[in-house]
Amino acid sequence: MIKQFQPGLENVIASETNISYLDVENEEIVLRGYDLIKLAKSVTYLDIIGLMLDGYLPTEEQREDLEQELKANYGVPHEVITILQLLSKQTHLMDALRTGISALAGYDEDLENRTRAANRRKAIRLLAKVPQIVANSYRATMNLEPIEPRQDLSYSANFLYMITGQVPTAIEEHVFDQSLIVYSEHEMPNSTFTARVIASTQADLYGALTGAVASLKGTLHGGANEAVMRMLLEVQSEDEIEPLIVGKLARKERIMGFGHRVYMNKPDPRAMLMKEALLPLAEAKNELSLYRMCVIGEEVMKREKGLYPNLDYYAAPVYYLLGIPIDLFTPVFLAARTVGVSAHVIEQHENNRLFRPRVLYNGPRGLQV
Ligand SMILES: CC(=O)SCCNC(=O)CCNC(=O)[C@H](O)C(C)(C)COP(=O)(O)OP(=O)(O)OC[C@H]1O[C@@H](n2cnc3c(N)ncnc32)[C@H](O)[C@@H]1OP(=O)(O)O
Ligand SMILES: O=C([O-])CC(=O)C(=O)O
Repeated sequence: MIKQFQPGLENVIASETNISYLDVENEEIVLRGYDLIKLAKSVTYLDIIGLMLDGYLPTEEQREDLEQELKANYGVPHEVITILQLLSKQTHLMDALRTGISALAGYDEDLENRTRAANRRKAIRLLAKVPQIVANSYRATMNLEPIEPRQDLSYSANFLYMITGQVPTAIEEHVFDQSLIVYSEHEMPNSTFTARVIASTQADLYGALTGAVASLKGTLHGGANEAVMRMLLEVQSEDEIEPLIVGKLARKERIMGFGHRVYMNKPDPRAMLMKEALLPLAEAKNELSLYRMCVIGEEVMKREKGLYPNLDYYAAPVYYLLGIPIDLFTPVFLAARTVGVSAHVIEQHENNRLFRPRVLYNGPRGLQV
């Protein structure tokens, strides 16, 4: 038995995979052989769905078929929408999403079939329906009528439309699509690990994804993007961001959107791409001071702690300028990650070994009743 204990399983190899790998040394996120950042600059999220689920980038014809397949699966059972409406108005939207995905399981005819083909069909259904659950969970808390997906818009444009109620401009659609790509997959974060652990019992994709939602809610993981935006909104002007961060650090508070278990003291390439995307968006929206504030925050954290921003730091202002309500930032992250989690569950089911580690027991022995 391996007796070494590694807190937080830091640097422990938990799985073999063909899906993705963080090559920190070369600052590359490898996605089925491609560089994620190059993909984000040249393909769309639809292509990433094909790459993740089928293992290769689709041809134009295959992409069209994939789009049709997704659109044919649009629409959430009205009972599931009703469940969202019946939840307490105080429900955290990640909890609403978790509930909605869990409820969807009962409508999937392939639920107990774990073949690759059946798992792929489930993944497509989830990718078609999760954005509608995300948008309608928010609308339910706001007492707004449920919104239906639009077949005439692209996958990403429709997702953003359902959230904001407005058809996005070309630049908004492009930036949102890029954000979905950079959020789509990231090797073995806590949420993906959670999903693989669940799937390793032969549990289904819905259960595994529901577990991933619960994991992603935490502020040390996906919940950070919402926390970043709330922090940025604490200040009124560019001069206030430095004292805010320095004050928080003096009180030993963590600054959300900085640091990363794997990147450690290297930049997260995805954050840099979102920073690039933020500038033209901020210009178009006349919000350059938000961009400058973020850059100052980045410089202060580098100087004070030697820490770099992670994806959540720059995704947050991007989502804010796209008109996405802050409470939906983490649900959108999960919607984008649905494809990565699905690929991992498919892989786990295809080459399964039950996760069942051991412990280093530090408790008492020999107590008498
Ligand atoms: C897309 C994503 O999910 S990315 C992650 C999003 N989460 C966040 O942005 C939350 C803020 N960041 C963090 O809390 C951490 O950097 C984590 C959880 C992401 C990674 O943490 P770990 O690998 O466990 O690093 P650990 O917590 O051991 O931190 C190492 C040191 O850096 C410091 N540190 C790390 N991140 C931060 C931060 N954001 N703010 C201030 N200090 C930090 C810690 O205090 C610690 O310092 P010390 O050694 O002086 O005590
Ligand atoms: O990799 C991680 O631990 C967290 C992260 O950045 C992600 O899930 O995108």
